[in-house]
Amino acid sequence: MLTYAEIYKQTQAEVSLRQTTMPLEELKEKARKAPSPKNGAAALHSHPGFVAVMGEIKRRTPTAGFLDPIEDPGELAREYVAGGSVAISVVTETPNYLGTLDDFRAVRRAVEVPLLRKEYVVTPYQIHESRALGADMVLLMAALLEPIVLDLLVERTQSLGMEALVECHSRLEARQAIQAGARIIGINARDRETGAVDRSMCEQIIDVIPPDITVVAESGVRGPRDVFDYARVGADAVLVGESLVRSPDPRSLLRKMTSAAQHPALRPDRASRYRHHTDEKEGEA
Ligand SMILES: O=C(O)c1ccccc1NCC(=O)[C@H](O)[C@H](O)COP(=O)(O)O
Repeated sequence: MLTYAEIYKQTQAEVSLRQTTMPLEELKEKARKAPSPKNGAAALHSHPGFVAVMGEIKRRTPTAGFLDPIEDPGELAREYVAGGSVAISVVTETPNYLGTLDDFRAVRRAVEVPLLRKEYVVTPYQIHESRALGADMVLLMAALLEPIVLDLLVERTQSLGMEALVECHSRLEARQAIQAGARIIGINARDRETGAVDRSMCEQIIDVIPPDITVVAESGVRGPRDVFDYARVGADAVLVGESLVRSPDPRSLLRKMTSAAQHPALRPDRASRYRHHTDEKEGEA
């Protein structure tokens, strides 16, 4: 797997190439003409006290390899919505996930729910590009970006009416996301370097995040039980990719997940979990 520094460099080179065919000013004009963004944070927070499910569309992953050809991403997106997915994450990154900008366009045409563009975003160009595609949310990875760049990209995303979903893997990164003004924070259970999943990550981090910020638990959700467990620790939403893409019937798997997500035994109270960590050392991860 590439290091963050390599991803950063590679993405910048790809973006520079795209910029030669679509200059930034032209892209900004397209973004201005795109339909208004939908409220992704509200959708992900639409089951207060319970948990919402966001399905992800991707053909491949670095850890599992090839998953499915997904010949019609729009049709898969319709299945997700029919199963209760409140929003959809569309991976557009090509080298590792075999996603494309055309996948995003196809999903945008097919469904009305808010869409997250999932990509290694490192420059403002990609934010305008996301808006021009009709995105409502953009993924930003705290581990990939210097805090000052993260601040700038969150600001740019929100100034275009979208939400940034800032992904973190530690308490320190969660605090950087809060500092940057993120209104949606993703806690990713998967270690990017080893691919190993630690589902306790959400519980380890969530208490540093104020309850008015939407928390999305990401990665390794295999079925309704995992959704229930993430709901129990206070996540507002879960992001589910691989198990849905591999499923012969994603609609019915999603229905099972969404009903587990609204189990009557669930009433987690984020407000009482949240602690102001003024006593924590700055360097703590
Ligand atoms: O999915 C991977 O193999 C992967 C490997 C290394 C870094 C990141 C990776 N995935 C990124 C993600 O955020 C997941 O696509 C997302 O959380 C959904 O997870 P899953 O349901 O396990 O597909």
